[in-house]
Amino acid sequence: MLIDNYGRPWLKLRIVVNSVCNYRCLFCHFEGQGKFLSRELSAEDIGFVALVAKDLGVDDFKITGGEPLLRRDIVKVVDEINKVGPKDLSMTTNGYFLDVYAEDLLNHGLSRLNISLHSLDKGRYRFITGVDALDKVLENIDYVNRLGFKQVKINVVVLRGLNTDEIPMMIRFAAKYGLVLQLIELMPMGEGFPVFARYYDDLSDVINWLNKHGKLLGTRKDLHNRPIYEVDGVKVEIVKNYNNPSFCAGCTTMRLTSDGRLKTCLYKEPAVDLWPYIGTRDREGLMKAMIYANSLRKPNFIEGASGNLGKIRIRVRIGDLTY
Ligand SMILES: Nc1nc2c(ncn2[C@@H]2O[C@H](COP(=O)(O)OP(=O)(O)OP(=O)(O)O)[C@@H](O)[C@H]2O)c(=O)[nH]1
Ligand SMILES: C[S@@+](CC[C@H](N)C(=O)[O-])C[C@H]1O[C@@H](n2cnc3c(N)ncnc32)[C@H](O)[C@@H]1O
Ligand code: SF4
Ligand code: SF4
Repeated sequence: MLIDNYGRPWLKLRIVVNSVCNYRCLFCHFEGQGKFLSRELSAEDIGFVALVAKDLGVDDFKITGGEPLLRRDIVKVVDEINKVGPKDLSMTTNGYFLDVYAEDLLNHGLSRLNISLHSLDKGRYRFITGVDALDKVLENIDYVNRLGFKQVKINVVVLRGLNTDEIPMMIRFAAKYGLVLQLIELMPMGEGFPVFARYYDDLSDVINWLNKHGKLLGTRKDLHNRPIYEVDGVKVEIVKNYNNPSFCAGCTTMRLTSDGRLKTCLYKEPAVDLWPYIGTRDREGLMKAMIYANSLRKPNFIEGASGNLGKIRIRVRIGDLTY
């Protein structure tokens, strides 16, 4: 197992499989990678990276995007990662195409699903995601929940004045289906940056509410020291990362971008380009590049230091495009 210079093991790989999406969420951070990329790893390439990461002690893989289910070969991607024998293989999705793929994904080794569901109100859902698809996603949640995944988690990005009043309803929804609920603090990244001042909620009211109506079960030692509450039998996980040194102190992940770079932190560079070693299937070169990337890992928020969001970029919007 690799440990970085801050004593944090590298246990998990977030694999960003594409940069396209059928949604336009008003806060999307694009997993810290660009929207328009000139190259994309194949399913076999991703499997090769997973294999070498596994040799280095990483056995927990998360597939994300863009929208991963827009990749026509997504089942093959899962299959290639599953071949390396991971302890955990999960996917985060907006849920729109789960009716098409969920059963195949399960049969090829996907064990858990995180499904983003930022509101239970049709109008709000459309406003947040840009798509009128609440009913379809609710149907898909009902469907996948009966298939037998090890866990189905609902992701809610908490948005001040938009969905904070829905948390008790979300808990009732999760209770009805036996789901885990994950409440996520908005991050000032990508599209989340320009809307941060308007919609940011620091989750303190949410946490007070959880303390009053539920109980703290403990914290996730494998990932970000995230607090887990229980309310009415529902597990509620808190993802509060902004300006939170305890979150970064428990960071055990790096990100493989869809164009083959290993990003040491969601918020910022450096990233190490793995592409040359992947293309030539150079196992030793890839391993060395990963070891080097691990040596560059650094907590983004550190106790006593003011928040560091990395390089400040000026963003310009022309029509539908942001540069
Ligand atoms: N700042 C920061 N945010 C992260 C990191 N990993 C995940 N997140 C955020 O956590 C939220 C939930 O991410 P998911 O893709 O559902 O995955 P997860 O909850 O981290 O993973 P599991 O608990 O294993 O399912 C998203 O908003 C991610 O951007 C990280 O390393 N740093
Ligand atoms: C980038 S999305 C990719 C997967 C998939 N398209 C989806 O939305 O679930 C991964 C997760 O990050 C969350 N997310 C996106 N932008 C965010 C932001 N600015 N702050 C916090 N979470 C964000 C999404 O809600 C989703 O749960
Ligand atoms: S958060 Fe997910 S669903 Fe929403 S725009 Fe980003 S990638 Fe698409
Ligand atoms: S902000 Fe960077 S260092 Fe902190 S938890 Fe996220 S990826 Fe890790």
